[in-house]
Amino acid sequence: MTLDLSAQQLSSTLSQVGERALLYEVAVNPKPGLVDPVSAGPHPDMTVFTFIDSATSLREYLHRCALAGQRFEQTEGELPELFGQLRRLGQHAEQMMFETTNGVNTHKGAIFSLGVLVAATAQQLTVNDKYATNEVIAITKQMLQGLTENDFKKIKATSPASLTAGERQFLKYGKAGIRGEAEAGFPTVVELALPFLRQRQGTTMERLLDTLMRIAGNTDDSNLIKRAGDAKITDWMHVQSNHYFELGGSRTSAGQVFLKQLNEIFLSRNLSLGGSADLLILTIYFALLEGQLC
Ligand SMILES: CC(C)(COP(=O)(O)OP(=O)(O)OC[C@H]1O[C@@H](n2cnc3c(N)ncnc32)[C@H](O[C@H]2O[C@H](COP(=O)(O)OP(=O)(O)OP(=O)(O)O)[C@@H](O)[C@H]2O)[C@@H]1O)[C@@H](O)C(=O)NCCC(=O)NCCS
Ligand SMILES: Nc1ncnc2[nH]cnc12
Repeated sequence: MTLDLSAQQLSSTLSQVGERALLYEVAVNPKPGLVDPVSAGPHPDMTVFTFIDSATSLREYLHRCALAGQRFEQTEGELPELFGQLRRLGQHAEQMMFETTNGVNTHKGAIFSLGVLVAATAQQLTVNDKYATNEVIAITKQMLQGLTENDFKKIKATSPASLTAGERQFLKYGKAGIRGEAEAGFPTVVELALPFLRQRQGTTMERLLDTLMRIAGNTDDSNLIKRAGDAKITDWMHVQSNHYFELGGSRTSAGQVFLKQLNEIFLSRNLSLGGSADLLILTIYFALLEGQLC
């Protein structure tokens, strides 16, 4: 995709790319522990249609994030103010998502992460008319400086019952979760998953399945830890991912059989890879911007 856009087109194009990334991710199958068009995995309250409804309900939100990024006038040290604007937009988008899905959490993680990246991309393309992923990440890091410290210092005053899974895991294991990943400039996405996807051969489906398994094998998915109730599940997941690649990944019939077996295990143990799915969405977003996918 060539990003040679007028100021007017920029926000619509970026929100469309964000929406496409959400839709591509749910279309990928067979995904272990996640909703896809063939199986809802361990998510009895969702189907692929819930995700389509949720993704399309976020179009307006992503457009607003892009506009915020495009209009923000950068002077040194002020990018965290842009994040303040995004958080307010994000809180509203979360409400819209829950209204659309009748209270089911489809895209809470993506509202946060994709909103930030869409705004950072709009800002990057306003400052420099040639698209560059590394510049988007540099803006993201400046925007999110202090996020982990600021968010987690507030939780001491929060009653234990109202802590989120991410907050509980920070207190119990010291894991900074999606906030840490975001503040560091999404290294799992830009240093691991995106380079992997760029060089991976095969159909779009095969490349995206392999990218998901690569992510799941190299991240602390707080959704997986929450469902398992034990952070050691991460080591188990990393072993599964290594085995999958030893079998040759999605292009081999052994790899395909293994994915289906893994889905059965996820189903029987009620495990989910929601955090890895979010990171796949972000990887797809960058790959679309770079013209690496159809
Ligand atoms: C900073 C926020 C993301 C808030 O974080 P919060 O503390 O509220 O929640 P976390 O538990 O830390 O995680 C939030 C979602 O982030 C996704 N996620 C988790 N780990 C990772 C990871 N390593 N990489 C990427 N993304 C990650 C995850 O979303 C996915 O899982 C969802 C299902 O989760 P959940 O409902 O908790 O679990 P289930 O077991 O499936 O549900 P039950 O059946 O048990 O009910 C699914 O949607 C995936 O998307 C986490 O959900 C940010 O939200 C924030 O700042 N919020 C405040 C409001 C705001 O400002 N929002 C917009 C900001 S722009
Ligand atoms: N396909 C999917 N299934 C379950 N949770 C998700 N979060 C993001 N994408 C998801």
